Amino acid sequence: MLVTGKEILQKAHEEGYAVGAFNTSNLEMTRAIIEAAEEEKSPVIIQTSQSAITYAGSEEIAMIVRQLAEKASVPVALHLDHGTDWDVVMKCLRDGWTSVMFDGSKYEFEQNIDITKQVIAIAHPMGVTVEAELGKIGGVEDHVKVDAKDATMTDPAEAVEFVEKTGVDYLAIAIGTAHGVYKGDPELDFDRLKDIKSRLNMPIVLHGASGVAEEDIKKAVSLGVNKINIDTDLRQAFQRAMHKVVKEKPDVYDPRKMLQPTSEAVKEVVKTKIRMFGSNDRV
Ligand SMILES: O=C(CO)COP(=O)(O)O
Ligand SMILES: O=C[C@H](O)COP(=O)(O)O
Ligand SMILES: [Zn+2]
Ligand SMILES: [Zn+2]
Repeated sequence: MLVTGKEILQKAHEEGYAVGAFNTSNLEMTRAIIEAAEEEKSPVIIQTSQSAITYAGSEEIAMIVRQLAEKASVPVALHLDHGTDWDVVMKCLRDGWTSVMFDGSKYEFEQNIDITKQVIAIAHPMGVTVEAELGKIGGVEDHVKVDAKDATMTDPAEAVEFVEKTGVDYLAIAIGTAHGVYKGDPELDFDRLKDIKSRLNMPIVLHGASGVAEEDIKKAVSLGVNKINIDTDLRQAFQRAMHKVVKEKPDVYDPRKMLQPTSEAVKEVVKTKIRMFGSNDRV
């Protein structure tokens, strides 16, 4: 069934586990993610970046995810990932997303509050719940390269003020993760996470979670992370499976036969993440 992000994340917050938010841009990835969630009896969030929407088309990708979600035996939310463009956020609200992220991390604190509030004022009456970002998450983020060293971590006191002033439903924080492929091992600031969670009684979001060690993910979940974004790990599973097909079966030219192994590979990664995050057997 299709639900809002908050329906999924509030329960995760209350019961102490995290739900995977997996990026999609087509039918195959979407189907693989939903099948994995169904097999694991887990709620799931399917998210589209702005560039995924440019690639697939807003109405087209919404139709694919919503149709599959409505038929699914588990709760599924359709979420806009890193909405930095006001018009795209508004279009997603009109086209049937059930959750949107307004990413105002490039703005000063007060301006981030201001625009986030405006998004919420429109989204909430439409029954759509909202994620915001405070601090700067490093890595490649929708055409903006944030140098990992310059990425600023979320200030716990600012987080409290931000949530009080905006009324945001779930908050993405910067605690040392980065988008894309890690060059070294990421170092997570668990004390900062603990401090933020103790001050905020709400779901917390972790971005850039691909490539983070299982024990660090589990620790982050135990300290209160409830939404975990995964994109790169799925892309790499797709890539490996695609390369294998091309190498081992160079004569196959039916796109369905070429894509089948990539879907299976993506599905396996999603299932592994679901168990790692502790959202299996929750439905
Ligand atoms: O945070 C993400 C999407 O918002 C995903 O990050 P990764 O690509 O590092 O998994
Ligand atoms: O956070 C970034 C996501 O991995 C989306 O990346 P993308 O803009 O290439 O779709
Ligand atoms: Zn951001
Ligand atoms: Zn992200």
